[in-house]
Amino acid sequence: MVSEIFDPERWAAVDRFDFADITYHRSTDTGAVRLAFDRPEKRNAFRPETVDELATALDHAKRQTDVGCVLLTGNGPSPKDGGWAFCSGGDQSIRGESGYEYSESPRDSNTTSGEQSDPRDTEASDGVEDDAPENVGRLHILEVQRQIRHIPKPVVAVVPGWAVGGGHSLHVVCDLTLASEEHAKFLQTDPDVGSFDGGFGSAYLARQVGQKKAREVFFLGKTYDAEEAADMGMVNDVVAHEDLEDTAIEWAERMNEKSPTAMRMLKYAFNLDSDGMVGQQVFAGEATRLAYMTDEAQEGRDAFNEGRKPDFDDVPWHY
Ligand SMILES: CC(C)(COP(=O)(O)OP(=O)(O)OC[C@H]1O[C@@H](n2cnc3c(N)ncnc32)[C@H](O)[C@@H]1OP(=O)(O)O)[C@@H](O)C(=O)NCCC(=O)NCCSC(=O)CCC(=O)c1ccccc1C(=O)O
Repeated sequence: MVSEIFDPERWAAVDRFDFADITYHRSTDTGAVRLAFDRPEKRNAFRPETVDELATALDHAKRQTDVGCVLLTGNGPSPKDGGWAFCSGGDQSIRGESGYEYSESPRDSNTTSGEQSDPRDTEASDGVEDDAPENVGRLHILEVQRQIRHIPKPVVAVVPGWAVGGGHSLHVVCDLTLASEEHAKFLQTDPDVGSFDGGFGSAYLARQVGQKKAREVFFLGKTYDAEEAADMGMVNDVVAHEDLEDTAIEWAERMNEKSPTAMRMLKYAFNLDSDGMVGQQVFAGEATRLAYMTDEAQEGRDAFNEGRKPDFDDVPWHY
């Protein structure tokens, strides 16, 4: 069983990867993938291996041009006590002095060769010696946050239980959040364990719920149920637990009916004012891609390749 509320009729496993800490499925109904934390006995806490697998799956999902939506969730319930979780953040039991430690040398979770680069190298390099990663604590969930921000399609946090610490930050960074009425609970414990997400987890949360509420979330560490989180503005909708995943697929189907280009540009437009120059770069990069598709840009390319001056005489100065 993948998860008690997972419908095996609606998903096919993406079996090209050898994942241990997450599951990865492709919808049989619509262009959507389902990535799920699969450590329910630990409330789906992530360790470095989990983060590597998430990064690999997100990078793969990004490249699927027939996939318009990513659902990020947590499998459950825990076989130990029946508890549900989206994700409870960094696994505190393997936290070392400088970050979260690999249990052994990182496995290469990508079983294919050639096509895909190591996603740990695709975002801002941290200078860590890759030949000895087991010696260095990792905080690379932040790279996954940036992947979620930059993947050119909506990512929905589908929250069946606890979203805590770094798991709370992940739901914050997702484009939409759908929560289980009965079991979803939202809690920030970062400052209880000496951690602080000073980026999206706090500052972007403040844009969603306002400064006073965001400070309350971190400074008082209250637990909010799904309805309270929706009232605050950090959850889009609350549905019965048994309907959670079907509703998530409905959302994916709905989004997949829309123009992919419009959806991509909207996502990057929404990101722009909180992503600064990087947001501008990502948005502008997509604008450049669209411009490349025009006759005008192709005339510029052809003129250079043919060693002549470009002829833009027939190109209108649109207004
Ligand atoms: C999640 C709880 C509130 C759930 O409480 P409850 O339902 O009562 O269950 P428990 O009995 O407590 O837990 C069941 C079982 O799971 C184990 N467990 C739960 N969470 C973790 C965890 N995070 N790490 C390891 N193990 C966990 C627990 O020990 C139990 O095991 P048994 O063997 O059955 O006893 C509650 O469990 C809880 O509060 N958990 C801790 C939450 C937490 O503090 N998370 C870490 C926050 S810090 C963080 O996530 C940093 C992330 C990061 O990398 C980062 C770095 C730099 C900048 C930003 C970030 C970022 O935040 O992203």
